[in-house]
Amino acid sequence: MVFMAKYLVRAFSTSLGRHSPIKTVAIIGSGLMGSGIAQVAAANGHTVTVVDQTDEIINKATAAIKKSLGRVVKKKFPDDPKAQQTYISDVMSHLTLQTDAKAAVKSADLVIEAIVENLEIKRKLFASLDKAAPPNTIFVSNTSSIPIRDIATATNRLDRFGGLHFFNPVPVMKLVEIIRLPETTDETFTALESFGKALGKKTVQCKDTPGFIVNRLLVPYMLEAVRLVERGDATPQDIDVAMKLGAGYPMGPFELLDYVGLDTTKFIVDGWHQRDPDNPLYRPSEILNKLVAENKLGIKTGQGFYSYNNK
Ligand SMILES: CCCCCCCCCCCCC[C@H](O)CC(=O)SCCNC(=O)CCNC(=O)[C@H](O)C(C)(C)COP(=O)(O)OP(=O)(O)OC[C@H]1O[C@@H](n2cnc3c(N)ncnc32)[C@H](O)[C@@H]1OP(=O)(O)O
Ligand SMILES: NC(=O)c1ccc[n+]([C@@H]2O[C@H](COP(=O)([O-])OP(=O)(O)OC[C@H]3O[C@@H](n4cnc5c(N)ncnc54)[C@H](O)[C@@H]3O)[C@@H](O)[C@H]2O)c1
Repeated sequence: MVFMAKYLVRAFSTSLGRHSPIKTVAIIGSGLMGSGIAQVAAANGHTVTVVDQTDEIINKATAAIKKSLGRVVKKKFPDDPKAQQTYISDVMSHLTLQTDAKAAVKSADLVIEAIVENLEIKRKLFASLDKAAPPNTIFVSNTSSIPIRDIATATNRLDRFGGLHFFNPVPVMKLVEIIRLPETTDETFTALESFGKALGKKTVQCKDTPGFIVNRLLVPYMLEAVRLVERGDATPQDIDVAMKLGAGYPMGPFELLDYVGLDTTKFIVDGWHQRDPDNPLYRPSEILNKLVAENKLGIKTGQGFYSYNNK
């Protein structure tokens, strides 16, 4: 009986995914998140165009996607280099990377924004995409920390606007949060839900509340970790060991900050401080500001709280 129920749930979710109305996807931003989302969307049969600012950035993103696919195929087709190569070529054939955002959105069912965590830059982008995309195209932001409404009001399509919050690394992390505005229609929400499922993710729904679900709980934890170091109570190394071995986290908070990117982290904290200036938890961090000023942004630049130059 339990087996039958599980079978039916699985069959239903798979069929939801297969009937996703979203086939063609434009992703703006090809960094950590944009490239990961693009990879997973292409691997699940979507036609994907990824946009970034320069050819140099696009080339880096292409290399990152191929590297990540290399890890996927080793698991999927162990000891079969031909099948590995065929899979990578097939996924790459669903992907185009380029620099023209307006052209990319012209035939897109869904536009996913994954650019720098800055409200004004996101609003400017969406205002221009709103004019270029067909009226039925759904827009979402992958923002970690900015209210979706603040971004969405740059457009005239609040009914076809939402948040799709993916987690890093996208090919591995199983969750997508779907953020719904009061204006987001049921049709838009259902399309986003079936898109998430088509990508093999578990979806959860949340209102447009600060941090949504995961970051509402994760950000204060990470902030407290930084405050422990600032007070001289413990080192980043010991805190990381403690949280991995004592709390079972796959990464300690400082390893995770380096993984997320300290530039993105600073944008998140500064934004929350601006929105809630009296909350002492969000006050600027000297340690973080110094690392960012020195371009020590974590794994992406080879140095953050830890050094990655020999890895
Ligand atoms: C005052 C200032 C204070 C600042 C505080 C403010 C804080 C703000 C920070 C909030 C940031 C929010 C960001 C965002 O909005 C939300 C997020 O995304 S939060 C991040 C969520 N992610 C995590 O928590 C990741 C935790 N880590 C892990 O799960 C694992 O460590 C790992 C990353 C999966 C790596 O696992 P390991 O075992 O260590 O390493 P392996 O290399 O062996 O990998 C395991 C397994 O995964 C496969 N894999 C890993 N990476 C990729 C990839 N990019 N592509 C494809 N596959 C990948 C790898 O092949 C392994 O597979 P296996 O061999 O096991 O089958
Ligand atoms: N890093 C994470 O762990 C993580 C997790 C979930 C969500 N997010 C969110 O996803 C978004 C992207 O984060 P990221 O870590 O991928 O950042 P990133 O810095 O790795 O990549 C951002 C990319 O956007 C590009 N870009 C900036 N402005 C652009 C524009 N106007 N047009 C086209 N491309 C532009 C940049 O060139 C860069 O390649 C942010 O909103 C962030 O908060 C990040």
